[in-house]
Amino acid sequence: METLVDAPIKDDHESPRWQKSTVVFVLGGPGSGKGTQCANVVEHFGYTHLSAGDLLRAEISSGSEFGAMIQSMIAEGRIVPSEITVKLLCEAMKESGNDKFLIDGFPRNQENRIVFENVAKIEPAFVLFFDCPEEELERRIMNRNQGREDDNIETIKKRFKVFVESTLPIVSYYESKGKLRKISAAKPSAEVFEAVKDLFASETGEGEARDHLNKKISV
Ligand SMILES: Nc1ncnc2c1ncn2[C@@H]1O[C@H](COP(=O)(O)OP(=O)(O)O)[C@@H](O)[C@H]1O
Ligand SMILES: Nc1ccn([C@@H]2O[C@H](COP(=O)(O)OP(=O)(O)O)[C@@H](O)[C@H]2O)c(=O)n1
Ligand SMILES: [Mg+2]
Repeated sequence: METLVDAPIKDDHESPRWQKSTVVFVLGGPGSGKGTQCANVVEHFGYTHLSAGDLLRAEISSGSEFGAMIQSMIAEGRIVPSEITVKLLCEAMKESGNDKFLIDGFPRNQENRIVFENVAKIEPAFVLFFDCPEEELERRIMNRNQGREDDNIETIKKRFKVFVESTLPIVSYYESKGKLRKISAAKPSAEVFEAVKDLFASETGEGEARDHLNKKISV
């Protein structure tokens, strides 16, 4: 029989623990360095990195009933229906046990944003935007070498168009709400991270990076 000791911790409030998390959305054109910089933030600030694109690719590999549809949409550079992506993100948040998340490559359009708001009921603390000229994005993607089906010149052009038409309006939306933090991403990766690090230190409290590192050293 379940005793009080091993019973799951009950939440006194209405929303479960994961819905009280801190969320930072990470946006930028394809190839702007979202994944690269998120890995650095995880290391220094203890966030959990959730890439919407990685979750969708994992869903294809898992043999999901939606796999074929997701695969064909990614191959065309189109945005997968938000119900699927939001479900994958919320499940990953629940499973992680962490309470701070970098959500990379999301929201990519207004539908993504609205469905997330309605389902997760979480507003981002702020939105990081990596700004980079298209020629540089194209160069980086063509050199990425991760074997991605959508990293070819024809699909890249389609992804740029989707970025301008669907994602830039989201960037403007968060700018109008005072939530946008824009960082120039055209510099070498280490220099971009200096700006990212300063931003996270000032947004989340000066000592947080140091505290996280101390915790890692002491265990
Ligand atoms: N600041 C940078 N300068 C040059 N190359 C970079 C930089 N940041 C990332 N890259 C490289 O560019 C490619 C795209 O980076 P990635 O982090 O996958 O971007 P995104 O997730 O935004 O598509 C990768 O091969 C990565 O190693
Ligand atoms: N919110 C999202 C994120 C990605 N995707 C799909 O996944 C593809 C790859 O996204 P990604 O974030 O991994 O790509 P990069 O910007 O990292 O190059 C996109 O072009 C979309 O087809 C989506 O439909 N919805
Ligand atoms: Mg990425």
